[in-house]
Amino acid sequence: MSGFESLSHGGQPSNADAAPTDHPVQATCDGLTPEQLAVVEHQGGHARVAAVAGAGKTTTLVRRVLHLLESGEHPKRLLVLMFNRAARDDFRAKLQSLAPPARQLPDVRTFHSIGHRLTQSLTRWGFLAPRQLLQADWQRERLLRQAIMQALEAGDSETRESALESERIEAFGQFCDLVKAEMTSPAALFERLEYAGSERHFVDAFGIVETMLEASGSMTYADLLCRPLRCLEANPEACQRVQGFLSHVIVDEYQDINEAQLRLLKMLAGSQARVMAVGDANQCIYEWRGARPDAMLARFEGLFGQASDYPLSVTFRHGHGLALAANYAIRGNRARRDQLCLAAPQNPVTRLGSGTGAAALLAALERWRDAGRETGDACVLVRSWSLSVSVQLQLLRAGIPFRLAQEERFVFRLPLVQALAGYLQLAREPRRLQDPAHLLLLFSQPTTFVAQERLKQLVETLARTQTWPGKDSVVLQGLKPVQRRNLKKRWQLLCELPSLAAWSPAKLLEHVVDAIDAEKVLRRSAARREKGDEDVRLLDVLIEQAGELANDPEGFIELLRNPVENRPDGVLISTVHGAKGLEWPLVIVWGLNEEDFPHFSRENPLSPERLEEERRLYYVAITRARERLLLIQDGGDHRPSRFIAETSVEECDRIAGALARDDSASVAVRDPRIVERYLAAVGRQLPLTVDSISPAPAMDSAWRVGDRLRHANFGTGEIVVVEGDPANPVIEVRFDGAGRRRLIATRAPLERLA
Ligand SMILES: Nc1ncnc2c1ncn2[C@@H]1O[C@H](COP(=O)(O)OP(=O)(O)OP(=O)(O)O)[C@@H](O)[C@H]1O
Repeated sequence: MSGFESLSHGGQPSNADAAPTDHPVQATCDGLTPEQLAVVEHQGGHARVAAVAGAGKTTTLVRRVLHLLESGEHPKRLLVLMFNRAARDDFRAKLQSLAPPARQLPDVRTFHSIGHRLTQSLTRWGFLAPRQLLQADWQRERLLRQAIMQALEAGDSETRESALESERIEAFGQFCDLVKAEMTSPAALFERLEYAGSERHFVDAFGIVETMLEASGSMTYADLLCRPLRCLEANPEACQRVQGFLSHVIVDEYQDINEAQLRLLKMLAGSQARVMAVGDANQCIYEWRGARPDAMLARFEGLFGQASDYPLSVTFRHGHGLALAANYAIRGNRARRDQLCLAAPQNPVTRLGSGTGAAALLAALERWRDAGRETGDACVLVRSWSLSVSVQLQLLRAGIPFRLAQEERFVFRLPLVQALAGYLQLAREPRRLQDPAHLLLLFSQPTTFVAQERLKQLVETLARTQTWPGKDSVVLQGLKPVQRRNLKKRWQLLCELPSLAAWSPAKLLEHVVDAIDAEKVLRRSAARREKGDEDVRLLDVLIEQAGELANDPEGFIELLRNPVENRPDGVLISTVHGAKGLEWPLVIVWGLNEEDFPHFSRENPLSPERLEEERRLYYVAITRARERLLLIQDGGDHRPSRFIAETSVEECDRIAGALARDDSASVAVRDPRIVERYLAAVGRQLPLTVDSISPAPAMDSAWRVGDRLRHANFGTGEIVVVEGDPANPVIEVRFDGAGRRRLIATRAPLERLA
């Protein structure tokens, strides 16, 4: 899609077109905004509702259901589909509380529960063979394990054993689910997601899982959708039996539904039911689970035909400052609607700021506490868990209590961190060379690609003898030469460490990482590129943190090993994915640096589509805040994220301040078009001038990944990375004859090639 797509398809006008007197933020007499009321009273065919974050979707949809019932629709002809159980329970509870007593209510379900019911019906009617659902995790894991063993039967035992490590089994389980969610073939998915060559067995193992499920008459959760769907798509007779009962289907969080869910919805709706799809294409962040921002856009009409479009533009979560910042933040994306997010007048004032490093993080939390606010009302959001390690260590050092959205992500529970702490400890306590458990940890992390059983035998011997075994030793038998070499190298490093005890922890860690080629090993052992990136970033974060505690190596080791627990009153640390649908009075987004957020690396460059995906994730992150939002970059060598400049928080804060004071003084803004549109939509006025000192950042770099070019000295090549300020980007080019080079695009002697 190119350019912004207009909202008007015969439905209600978008806020861009709204007459100045018809402000979307005005409440009608029954407490709904005019936009919400339009959704409630929608008549006619299909509808798409584009709701900004915090738009009161549940309130609106509950009122829509009640309106349909009052208009005489039978509850059995209505179906409401929610994304997960929590949302379903929330919706049911609100519906029950607002419905007149004894009113029969429609079905509110998740996609999985609909799939379950369809499976039961199709089985009863003889279209599907009966199967038992594998409910327990261990049942599923056993199945995956057996399939991997069978797929790798002909290979060597080391390969098999490492393929059976829990992380890799989990990756295989996700692969199987995704094949079914995307309704694709295992080979096509493997290619599309660029799995590592070491996971090539996934494709065959998928087939084995399917055969085993069939032979044992069992199925997984993913089958609850894809089995009935396949059956209905192949059997017109079965289809006839399930269609025609529904007149309305309402689907929430539509932007995150996958291909199987989309097609199942199409089947259920048939040609009679009117579909109301509610969601926000800007918050589509589950592409790795098969969701596509396009589902709310062109794909909807492709599947269902014409639809009326309704905006829900008013947020009840935060103030004008953040609403403006959100509009600035997302405007660089092309795959979206032209829709502004507007703050309701009664919302809290939201203060915005940006800062650098741990000092900014700790100062913000201290100010929050000094103002008498609870730390439990604060949330630190990170793009990936590896970035949470520096936050955890900083909070531990400052004595600020915290809790993690996933407890297994505590620093002291991460095997790689524990191993690195173990290397440091060995340098200080040479007697640990005689401790088999300690040696096993250091031989396992980062992996030496040798089975645990073999390693156990080897470390027992090493701990006892303290010398590398002779080449005929039983503990080395059966190992490939490369494995022997790697193990011996690791042992030599361990023996060397005590002599380096005087080195600083950061220098020592850098030495360990170099000596075992940790970056390469971590990337090689990861099933997906993202996992490799994440592990490598974790190494960086730890070395940076070690640098900060240069004078206190003991303190650093202790910090890494500190067995902390979730403190219910503590600051929450979560990934942005985990924060979806939630909100907090104080939100701090940590790690806003190029490469971290937006995330990219040499191995995983940022295509225009991936940049838009990252920007949506950033949009979700900032729109979680109610009263205060703080954007933090690391400082040091890391360049600040382009998203910080794109968001213009200081300017948005100034405008919000002027609106709160009802000022008549003019405000300098970078892009008056957005601000003027915003003010008109909320029915406010403010004299604006153009900020000529810091003009709006260019949203779109003229250089794109994949472009071919010629350099006066290096010859022809292809751009693999574009980063930094879009007006003056740094590009990385893979030259056909001169390798990879980083260049400042505007200064290098470059010529574009067609
Ligand atoms: N028209 C309105 N006027 C005032 N407050 C409203 C209105 N509509 C919704 N709200 C408030 O907004 C908050 C969020 O509403 P609700 O629970 O319906 O939304 P949600 O579905 O959880 O949020 P989201 O839109 O982010 O998915 C609630 O406190 C609700 O009372």
